[in-house]
Amino acid sequence: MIKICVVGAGYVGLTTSAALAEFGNEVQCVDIEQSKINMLNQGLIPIYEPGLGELIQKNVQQGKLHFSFDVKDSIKNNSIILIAVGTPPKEDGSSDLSYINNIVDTIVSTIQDYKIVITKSTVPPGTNEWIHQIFLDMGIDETMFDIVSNPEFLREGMALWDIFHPNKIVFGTKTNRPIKVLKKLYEGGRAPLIFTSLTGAEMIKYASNAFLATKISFANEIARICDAYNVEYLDVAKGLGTDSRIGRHFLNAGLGFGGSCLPKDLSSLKHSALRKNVDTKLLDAVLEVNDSQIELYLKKLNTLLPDLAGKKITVWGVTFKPNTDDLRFSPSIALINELINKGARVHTYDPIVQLQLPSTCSHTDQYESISNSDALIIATEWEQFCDSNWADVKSRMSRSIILDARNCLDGETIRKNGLVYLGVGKQ
Ligand SMILES: NC(=O)C1=CN([C@@H]2O[C@H](COP(=O)(O)OP(=O)(O)OC[C@H]3O[C@@H](n4cnc5c(N)ncnc54)[C@H](O)[C@@H]3O)[C@@H](O)[C@H]2O)C=CC1
Ligand SMILES: O=C(O)[C@H]1O[C@H](OP(=O)(O)OP(=O)(O)OC[C@H]2O[C@@H](n3ccc(=O)[nH]c3=O)[C@H](O)[C@@H]2O)[C@H](O)[C@@H](O)[C@@H]1O
Repeated sequence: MIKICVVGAGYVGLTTSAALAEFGNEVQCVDIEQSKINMLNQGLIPIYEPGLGELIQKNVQQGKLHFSFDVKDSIKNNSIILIAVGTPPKEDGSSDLSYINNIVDTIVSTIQDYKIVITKSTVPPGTNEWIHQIFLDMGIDETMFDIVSNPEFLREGMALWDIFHPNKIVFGTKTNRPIKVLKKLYEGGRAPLIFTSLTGAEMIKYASNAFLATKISFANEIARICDAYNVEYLDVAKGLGTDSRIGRHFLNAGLGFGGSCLPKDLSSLKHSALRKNVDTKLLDAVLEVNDSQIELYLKKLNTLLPDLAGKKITVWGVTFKPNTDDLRFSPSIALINELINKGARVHTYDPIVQLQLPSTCSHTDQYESISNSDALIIATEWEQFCDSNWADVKSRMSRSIILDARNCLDGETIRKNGLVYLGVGKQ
């Protein structure tokens, strides 16, 4: 049984800890936020992720998973340290590496025996080489440590599926020394293992997220053209997706991509490129298309409601996508803020989150949220929204406009119930 310390009890730290314990390792997950650790030690999970609570509980009961806020002690007592702290965006778009710096300082000041330090956080190209150099600069002999870059590819809301059925496990190393242990660590993972340099692994992570974002902006641009020619975008996506060279994944058009990773990783990659004087025309265009999706949908709404001032608009879904409680960089919130700017009275409903935003009214009942509304906007594609009782919706609204900003409704069904359906590239 390999003993491992996972630093950070956020999305990635918790799911990775649970998975590594499930693979048969003994995991201690640590966080500086004592309240998080207290919750976890009481059997409560600080994030919403389907199935995660049960997996954590099972492994805690089997004695393979522990939680602590004594970071230094855990680092001392484990020879493998996996870093899963946040790398949020700075105002200029580059990555804020202060959490990484802090934990590296802690490791360097604590190290007494051989450690494998694995960076799972998403960090800009060159960061793991820099961590390696810090160890050397602090006088730590090369025989005492190995730095490994092991980026994570899970999606929120699908984290357990992704972590148990990964498309790939990527390891960037400087020497072959840690490879045997790394293979053992993920023995239960059954995925292609890709070995490369430290910076190579960092680039695989950024290139993956940039490609996914590119597919989404491509889909959104094609959907705009479809809209202009009255073509059903979903037929086009189906036609594209059956070509295995293209694939159907990440071709869903709508409000655009949000969340804590695609926007920040794209900006960070752009920043890294610029630092080396590399032009990023494609990445710039991907961001530009994404940034204009909210305006596009508002223009659509304006075709039936030219003046939003004083109108009651209900938004269903406030998180950045379904099956999560994560509000970070949510396109829905950006849309809500725009609606408020235009003087609309905004009401919201979300299956998980009670939105606390000034000038909005959050409801606990999906149908109550639309009473006397002029328009309803579907901002995330929760299954329960797609299966709504549209006759009930019609009877409660004052005007009958449904703006499907995630292409998840059947326009025909909406119309049959006496409502007006609006979409981009969708009839
Ligand atoms: N959220 C996601 O779905 C994915 C995130 N990533 C990357 O993984 C990294 C972590 O992301 P999240 O889990 O979303 O972040 P998060 O912000 O949810 O969690 C980070 C945790 O680290 C803790 N922390 C910070 N400094 C610490 C220290 N010195 N000692 C102990 N704990 C410390 C924080 O208190 C926090 O609980 C980021 O680089 C992100 O880009 C990669 C793939 C998926
Ligand atoms: O680095 C990360 O943190 C992660 O970022 C994304 O995962 P995540 O942000 O959880 O969510 P996605 O499912 O990728 O969705 C991101 C955004 O794109 C939007 N999206 C997604 C797919 C699509 O076809 N169209 C579309 O607009 C979603 O609504 C959401 O706002 C990647 O999918 C993960 O592989 C990666 O590990």
